[in-house]
Amino acid sequence: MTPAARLSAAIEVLDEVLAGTAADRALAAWGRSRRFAGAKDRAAIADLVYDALRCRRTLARLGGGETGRGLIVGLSGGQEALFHGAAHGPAPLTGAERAARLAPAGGTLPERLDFPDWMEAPLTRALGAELEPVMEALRHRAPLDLRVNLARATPEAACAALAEDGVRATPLPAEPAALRVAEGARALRRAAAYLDGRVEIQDLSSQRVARFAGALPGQTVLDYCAGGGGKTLALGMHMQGRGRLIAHDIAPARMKDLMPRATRAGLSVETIAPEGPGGGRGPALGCDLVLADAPCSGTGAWRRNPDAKWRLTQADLTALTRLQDRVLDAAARHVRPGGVLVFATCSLLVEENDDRVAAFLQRNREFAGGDTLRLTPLDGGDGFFAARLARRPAPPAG
Ligand SMILES: C[S@@+](CC[C@H](N)C(=O)[O-])C[C@H]1O[C@@H](n2cnc3c(N)ncnc32)[C@H](O)[C@@H]1O
Repeated sequence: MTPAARLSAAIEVLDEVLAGTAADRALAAWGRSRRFAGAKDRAAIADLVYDALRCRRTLARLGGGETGRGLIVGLSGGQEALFHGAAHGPAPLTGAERAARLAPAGGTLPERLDFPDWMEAPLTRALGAELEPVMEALRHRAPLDLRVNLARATPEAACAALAEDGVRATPLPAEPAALRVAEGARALRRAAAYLDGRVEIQDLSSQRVARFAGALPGQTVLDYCAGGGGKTLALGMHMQGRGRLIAHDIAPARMKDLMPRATRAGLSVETIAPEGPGGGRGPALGCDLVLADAPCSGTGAWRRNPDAKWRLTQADLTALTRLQDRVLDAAARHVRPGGVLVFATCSLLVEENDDRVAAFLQRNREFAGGDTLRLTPLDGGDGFFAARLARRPAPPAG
């Protein structure tokens, strides 16, 4: 496909997204009906779509309207020559579109920093003076980070192996196992170190949360919201393969790749049947550590999933906080006396973080609050929150 044809494709996909289809679905549907498009075309179109969504309000202003075409006109800045109307390219720019690109910048903070108006209050509550730099960071692409499986390789050896396959990565000082890919991201999935489990794709902040959880060799550890299992595997690495590592998710299909990935990483992981939205009724598992990486607004990861920032409503946020309360209570049941519950979200919002911890401690008097970890994209990875909640030891017998 020509660069101009890719722009036309992105316009089409964005129109679907603006009409309400999730971006990943709209891209997949476009790809299914255009078998002629190669992997590079699809990746380039996806980049255009996500770049446009990250800066949706700014681009709508620069492109003369909140339509697929408006966003792509805004995004393509100086590349006016691509709007030639021939060979599947988009139609030439109109006078109004040319004028829009020259209009002076300005507007409210949410307009300038590309987030919905109603989010200004909760984000200000959460971020205070960091609101502007954090929202600015969320307007840009996320880096690609890897976790070295320290049981199988040192960071230096992993970097050397990746380099042989065309992936240049460098260690990140903030986390002993973390690497950041500087070049060759598209070659990663064919690199030997990735295929044999020496490295996993995992954001720096997710790795920091897994370390913060504090799993130790020999413990019984439950990852209650395991999802794809990224943190399960990181917990297993900290356990050095010793102890009992259990994964649970209400939607077990999400864990489908966990077993092959665990095998590749040299770890053994048990999965348990889903407990349902109200938690389990069977015997509690008596774990030393339970991680509840709860469903959330994903505000800390908006640069990876910019679609989410335009979809989230106040009603969704309220529903998520109720779900987080239920997940915390259900997960807490499996913590042994003297054990630890770690609550984590990739949200920046106080409503989903500190407020949930405070409400949990009110409901569950046998737990006490402890350390917290708060990360924003200014720390280098996604925004994340984690809190350690210690269950009081059982009173001495007699
Ligand atoms: C933030 S994601 C987990 C991401 C995962 N820990 C990782 O590191 O890749 C939250 C997960 O919680 C699961 N979930 C939602 N409601 C749940 C519930 N009531 N009990 C357990 N898991 C739940 C979702 O299916 C989803 O996979």
